[in-house]
Amino acid sequence: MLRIALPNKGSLSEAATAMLHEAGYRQRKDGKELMVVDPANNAELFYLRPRDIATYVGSGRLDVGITGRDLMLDSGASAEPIMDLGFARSTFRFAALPATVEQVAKEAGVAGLAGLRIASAYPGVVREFLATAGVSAEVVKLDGAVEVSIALGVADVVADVVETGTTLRHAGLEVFGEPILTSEAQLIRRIGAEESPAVEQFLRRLKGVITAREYVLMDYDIRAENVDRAVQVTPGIESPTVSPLHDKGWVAVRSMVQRGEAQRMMDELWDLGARGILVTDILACRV
Ligand SMILES: Nc1ncnc2c1ncn2[C@@H]1O[C@H](COP(=O)(O)OP(=O)(O)OP(=O)(O)O)[C@@H](O)[C@H]1O
Ligand SMILES: O=P(O)(O)OC[C@H]1O[C@H](OP(=O)(O)OP(=O)(O)O)[C@H](O)[C@@H]1O
Ligand SMILES: [Mg+2]
Repeated sequence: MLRIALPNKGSLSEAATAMLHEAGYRQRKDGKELMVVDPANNAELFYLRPRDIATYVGSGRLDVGITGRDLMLDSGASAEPIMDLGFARSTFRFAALPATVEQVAKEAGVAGLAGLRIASAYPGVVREFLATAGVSAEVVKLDGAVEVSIALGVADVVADVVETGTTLRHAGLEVFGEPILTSEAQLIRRIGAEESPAVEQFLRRLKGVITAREYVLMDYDIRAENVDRAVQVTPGIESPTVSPLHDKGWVAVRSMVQRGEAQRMMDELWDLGARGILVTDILACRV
């Protein structure tokens, strides 16, 4: 039985749940259910707080989990990523009022943080950064809405998740310094976990979901003498399928192409004389 940890709320939850659904796993009936048994897939799904997932997986009690790279690093759990999942992409950055940013910048980069109060919901990541930089500062641990902490007087600097930067801008804060880290949702497992066919199979399923989202199937008919030029436009992942048509001068081509490239390719194929060009979604795949 593969034991899978999934985020039960927050930014990661919806996308992780959608991914599992597309990979053929049972859905929970409501947001309160914490455990779902899925006998058809020989799996148990545990819906846990995103912050706790690396702890459970690192303990070895659960085999794999979906969480943010930043959350995993912050937990200090003995867990490692085995696959990037491509959602919840963010950076983790310092920010402060413009006057503080100016003052910090005067002190040659991060050394200017010395003695300041840094508020964050990721104290583990911040402490590790400060230790590596050899800077001594106070870390104020908050649960969220960190951007308000400076106005409320409990911190001089924040270290927070940044996607568009809107949250920090609205709070009148400016980012400074290089990003402390970049993050995205990842599939994680315990460091040193033994190879497991069930985990390998789960990985293939998730890869299948990502590929099925990224690619479409393109079918078209083209005169046989133009097929070589056409398959240069649609080389596919391995090699396109070329089948004879009843009309001897023509062939049918089928190829997987990147969704974002499909319209450009259709225009190029049209110019090469291709007709009956069809694009269809891929529901699931193993490539
Ligand atoms: N606006 C965002 N854009 C992209 N990723 C984000 C965003 N906010 C949070 N994340 C990512 O989501 C994960 C945090 O999820 P978590 O559920 O703990 O926080 P949250 O979505 O802010 O929920 P909460 O309301 O409980 O704070 C982290 O990996 C973080 O990098
Ligand atoms: O750069 P942006 O696009 O504005 O996104 C980043 C913000 O989104 C998240 O906040 P959330 O709304 O989850 O609230 P929280 O601070 O309570 O976690 C995160 O903690 C940042 O504050
Ligand atoms: Mg949040």
